[in-house]
Amino acid sequence: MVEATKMMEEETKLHIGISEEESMQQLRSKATELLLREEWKDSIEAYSNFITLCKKQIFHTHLHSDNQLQKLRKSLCLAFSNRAEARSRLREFQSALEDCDSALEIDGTHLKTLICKGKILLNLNVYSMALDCFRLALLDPQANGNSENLNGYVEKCKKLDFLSRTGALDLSDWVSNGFRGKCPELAEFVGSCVQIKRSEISGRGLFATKNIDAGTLVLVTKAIAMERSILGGKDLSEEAQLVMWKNFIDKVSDFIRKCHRTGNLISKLSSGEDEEMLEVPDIALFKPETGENKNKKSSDSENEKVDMGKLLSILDVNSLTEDAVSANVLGNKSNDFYGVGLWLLPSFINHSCCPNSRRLHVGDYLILHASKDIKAGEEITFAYFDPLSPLHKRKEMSMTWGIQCRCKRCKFESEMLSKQEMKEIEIGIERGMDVGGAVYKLEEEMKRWKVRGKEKGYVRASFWAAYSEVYRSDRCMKRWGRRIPAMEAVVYSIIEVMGGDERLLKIVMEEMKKNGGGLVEMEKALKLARDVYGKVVKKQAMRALLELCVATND
Ligand SMILES: C[S@@+](CC[C@H](N)C(=O)[O-])C[C@H]1O[C@@H](n2cnc3c(N)ncnc32)[C@H](O)[C@@H]1O
Repeated sequence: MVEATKMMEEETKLHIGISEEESMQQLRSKATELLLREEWKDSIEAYSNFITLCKKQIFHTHLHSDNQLQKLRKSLCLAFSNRAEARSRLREFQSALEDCDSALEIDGTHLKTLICKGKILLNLNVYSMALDCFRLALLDPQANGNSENLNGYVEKCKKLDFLSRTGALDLSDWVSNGFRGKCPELAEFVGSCVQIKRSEISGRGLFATKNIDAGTLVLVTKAIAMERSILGGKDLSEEAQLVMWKNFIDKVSDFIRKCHRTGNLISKLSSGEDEEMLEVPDIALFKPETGENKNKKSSDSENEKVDMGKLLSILDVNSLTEDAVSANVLGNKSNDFYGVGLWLLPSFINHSCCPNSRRLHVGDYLILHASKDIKAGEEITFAYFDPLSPLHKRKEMSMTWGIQCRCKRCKFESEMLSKQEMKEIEIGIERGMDVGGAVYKLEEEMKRWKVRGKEKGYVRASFWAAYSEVYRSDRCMKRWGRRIPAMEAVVYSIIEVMGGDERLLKIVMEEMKKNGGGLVEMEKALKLARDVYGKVVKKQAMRALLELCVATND
């Protein structure tokens, strides 16, 4: 029997030609050598050639004995697995995943491939499927030597899967430790409380499907690409900005080239034109558990190509900087980093001068929480530019975003500030008039014009710079303190309309320190801090953040 097989193999060699078999062997050795040398691109090419030859040989099955066929299939499986490894090192996750699936079609329990696929799925945030891969790999007797590592992956996947399903994120330990050590492991999460809908503000927007309490986590998502630069002085030089922007565009383009699915999602983002005509995508497309989407084979037909011109407009409209008024960067503040990035789902959030959400940035992750109570059906917004600034400044800033904000506050203030008395106050402040007097006059005018409730909050937010100057100046307070409302009343009327803000929290804390505030004041400050930083930081750790907030300069 053995003799017969040998004879068949010899005969086959004659048929397929010795050179083909030799060249296959050479190719395989070359590809393996390149892989070991970590020359990923060349090794991918060598494995691709090997795979083509190997498939061709398998196709001529009638020429082979069962034994030979099995050997060929084994080689093919290993070649797919190794090409997947090389591709994943180049972060070409989609094609690497396809290679893993081809290898697993041949051998469903191939250890190396299962580990490689698990790691890729982890990178794509498909935690439960990654967990399946690592668990299956652990069953392999050969995994013994590697079991510690594999168990580590299993635990990591379990933790991230739990986080992405529940959003039970807690940054407290890291915050309490002064952000020392590794930043906590974060997972993609999209709360069941949101959906994308057509917006009255413009195009599409993110909406609450149920009531959301202030501080509640809404979503956690990793940047498609991020670029950071270290600030030299206070601002980034023009040249540094250009370099940063170029690198950022290169990173996004590279990502699109490597991942068709992401390319498709990016092509759904607004380029700032004809927003009313844009389709409203299903939020499921952005959820980590929608694994089928991430694991789907890509084909050119389903890949809507994003041309460079359109991509530049998309990035112009949707890129966010970490260091914005609506955001707090946790962890790397001391390094003076300035970061720009593209986050998919947050790109559907419109601007409001009375925003109801804020973001935290931890590494490449954006964490969004409600900065005040949001009612079911309400649109979720954050501020693209400073809502604690006067109408004319907001108008200027909105121009740079290509926006003409028509929110309730802007409409009201346009009417209110067109009154002669209001104009005089504005001009007076600009020309260095006594701010205490200006605030007094403003409050009196509001009484006269019967400005009440939220509208009072709008006006006070616009003149916040003047109010804060008065409250911080002992001299001013001595003169005007009795004639203007107490700081707390003003702060809370502003918070009512535009949610938590770090600067409002800071002045409350400063006042508390000055007056040696008690438990009640501390509870109030903690509640306000929850609106600013979200419930991902628990009470004890929040106290550390409050200290930090008071210590930082405006
Ligand atoms: C990041 S996108 C927000 C989502 C966008 N509405 C969409 O449909 O994809 C930013 C763009 O939305 C529009 N937009 C956002 N906030 C706005 C506002 N308050 N007023 C008018 N347009 C706004 C502007 O066209 C802006 O360039």
